[in-house]
Amino acid sequence: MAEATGSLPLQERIPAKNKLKRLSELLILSLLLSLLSYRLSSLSSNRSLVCLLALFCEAWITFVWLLNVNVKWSPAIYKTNPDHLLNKFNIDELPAMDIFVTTADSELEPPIITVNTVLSLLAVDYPANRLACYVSDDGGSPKTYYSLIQASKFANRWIPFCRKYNVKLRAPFMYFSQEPDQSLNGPSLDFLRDWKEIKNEYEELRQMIEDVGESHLLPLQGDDFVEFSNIERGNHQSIVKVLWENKDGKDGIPHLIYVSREKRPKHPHHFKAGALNVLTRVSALMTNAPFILNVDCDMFANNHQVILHGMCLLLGFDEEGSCGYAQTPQMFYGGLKNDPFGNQLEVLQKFMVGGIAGIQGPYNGGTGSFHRRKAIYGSSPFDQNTNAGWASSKELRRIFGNSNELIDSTNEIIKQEAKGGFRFINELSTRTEIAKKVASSTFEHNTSWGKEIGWLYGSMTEDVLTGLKIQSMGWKSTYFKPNPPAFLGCAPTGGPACLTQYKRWATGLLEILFDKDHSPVVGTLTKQLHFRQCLSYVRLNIWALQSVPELLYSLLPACCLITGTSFLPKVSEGQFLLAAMLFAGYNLYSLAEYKHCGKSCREWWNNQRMQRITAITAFLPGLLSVVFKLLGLSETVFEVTRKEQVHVPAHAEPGRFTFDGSPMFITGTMLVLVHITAIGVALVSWAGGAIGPETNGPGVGEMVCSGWVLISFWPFVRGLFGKGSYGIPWSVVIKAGVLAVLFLQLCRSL
Ligand SMILES: O=c1ccn([C@@H]2O[C@H](COP(=O)(O)OP(=O)(O)O[C@H]3O[C@H](CO)[C@@H](O)[C@H](O)[C@H]3O)[C@@H](O)[C@H]2O)c(=O)[nH]1
Ligand SMILES: [Mn+2]
Repeated sequence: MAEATGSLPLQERIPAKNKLKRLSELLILSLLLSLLSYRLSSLSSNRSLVCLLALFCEAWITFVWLLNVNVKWSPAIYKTNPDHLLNKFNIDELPAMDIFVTTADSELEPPIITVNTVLSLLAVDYPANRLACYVSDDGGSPKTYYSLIQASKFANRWIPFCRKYNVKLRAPFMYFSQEPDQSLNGPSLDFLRDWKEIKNEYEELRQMIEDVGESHLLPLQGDDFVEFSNIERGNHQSIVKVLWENKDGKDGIPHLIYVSREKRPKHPHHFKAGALNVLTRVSALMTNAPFILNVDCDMFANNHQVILHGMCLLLGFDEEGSCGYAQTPQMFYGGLKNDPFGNQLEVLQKFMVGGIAGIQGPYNGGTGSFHRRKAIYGSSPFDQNTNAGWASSKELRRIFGNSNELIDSTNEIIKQEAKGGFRFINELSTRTEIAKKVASSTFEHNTSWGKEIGWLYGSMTEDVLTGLKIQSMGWKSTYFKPNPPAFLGCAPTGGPACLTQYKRWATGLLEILFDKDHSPVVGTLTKQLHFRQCLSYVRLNIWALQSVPELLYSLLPACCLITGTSFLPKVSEGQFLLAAMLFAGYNLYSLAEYKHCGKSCREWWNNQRMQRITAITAFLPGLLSVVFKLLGLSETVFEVTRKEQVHVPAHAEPGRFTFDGSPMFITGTMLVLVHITAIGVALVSWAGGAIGPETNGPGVGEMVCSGWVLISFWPFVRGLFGKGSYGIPWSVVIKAGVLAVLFLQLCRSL
């Protein structure tokens, strides 16, 4: 491999200019501090519970803001230059890459989605004899297997077509959803003929996959499917099948391997992290590439040069420690106008992930990330070229498990001998039996998989935990955003799916804070995690905790309106201006972020609203599930997000919030009921002249806050009157109503 030094850089670090932004952040910080000092000084005259709670919430908000300022202080992103890579390396000098795709449920994740992702990856611009794609199917589904067999046949038509006509978009469903682009190839008849032919073949493939998905299992019989016969999901042997082998080792179609690890009801399988660890071991026995790319089943390669871009970072530094992994942002296709569910995450990624990227590097996002296999193996950047810390084979066996082949391949990685091409060419199928062994449900017993090596267990956001562990070993990571975007996937739509995803994230992130071996605090105190990096992780970890102060603070104005008290300064007091400036300042600041990303005011508002909604609906159960786990009452579970290929609105209003009977909707509904009552009570008392804006009771501040909560939760207000999935089910309304009555009683007794 050539040295990564030379005239033309493979990558460039681009720090963002943000003086004005810093200034506005400091300004808001100073307003928050002034509010806090006002609160503290007013405690001498008023020590009511309401004021104490307000102090607690405002202190929390200030603390979170401080963390935000830290994260956003010095953003940076990397620009990659694939042309320079191709100048620097001969095409057959480029190192090998193992690609991992995970799928878990053929109902929630229709196989045609996985097939498109796999096809897009097999077709990327990279020497095919240096790529191997491993698909993990946690559903153990013959349908997924069948679909991938069909896909590998189609790949033999699709990939030559893409190469011949230099197709840019290599996920067939996306490519064929547009008219043929003749500008690239001229109005050539050949092109049009081939285009139509391949399109028809893709349609046939899609139809075949859909038909088998629909019902009968007829095509799923025969020798190929013996291992799938009579298997139960969650209780079966490991299945490893080579679907396509790049036999001549030339630039044809990359290897494609199907893996469904052994599952037994009594053995914890650790969800996606467990699946990725199996793929790590299976691939170690087959191809053992020094680099790994992992994507979720819906995240197709949208940029055909994406692996070249990733390589620019993995190979582009003099010190490999500068890039333990390279991360692309999660981006989505077919997003709804103005992002009503707040799950496009663009602005969040731009400023939060872009911010931490300028410290020790971005969080790991679980998909669209390029890894160094040795970092996954727990090697630190300081063990340069040695097997320091990895003493004997006996020790390796204890850590990695009882497989001679695995230990050999691990040695190659740790000692940096596994450069260049694949370990085995031409004989992949002879490796399936030993591969099944490392995919068994008992293989990890008494090893360090999931604890010190591989993708780590113990968090529903295994991606963030694993990235944190890698950075704690002393690695940095890099963030890059090629144009066109590297990968695109499906964002969940509808209330329940969105909130379930946010709940899982909040749960997983908080689990990390309490992880006794790998929490960011441990990483900073005892390992190599930078202090500012630690604070950035903490900012993310506390999502679930945020639910408590958010819920309390949004209840305070209602409590005041009902009991005729106040917690905010009066219009006549100077401090009223302070509160008003803070309110306006914060909203303008966040609006400016959206404008900077080219977003509409409507999108800003939709996202603000969703932030408030998720905080008290999804984050609260996230918090509870972590509390239950810590108390040993229950385990946390990974609930897979439903994926749909095209957003055909099944109902008339795809952007309208939908509900189901999930307890997640109770707090939001309760809040709305409480505020409607509170505003009603206040208006009646004001009309009666009992209290008013200038008395000791609630004033403009409380009224505005209450109204603000109501419009933030407007989807819930509509949900009270909506029909079908647009309406909040009675079971939820009743439970929320009981809680609201209890709350009103509680307020009265204050
Ligand atoms: O037991 C399981 C559960 C999930 N998955 C796969 O994990 C991926 C992510 O699941 P998804 O339901 O799409 O979750 P998202 O919230 O969209 O995923 C984000 O958040 C996850 C952590 O919560 C990360 O693992 C993902 O990489 C990241 O994209 C999918 O490919 C699943 O097939 C498995 O392989 N096995
Ligand atoms: Mn996903």
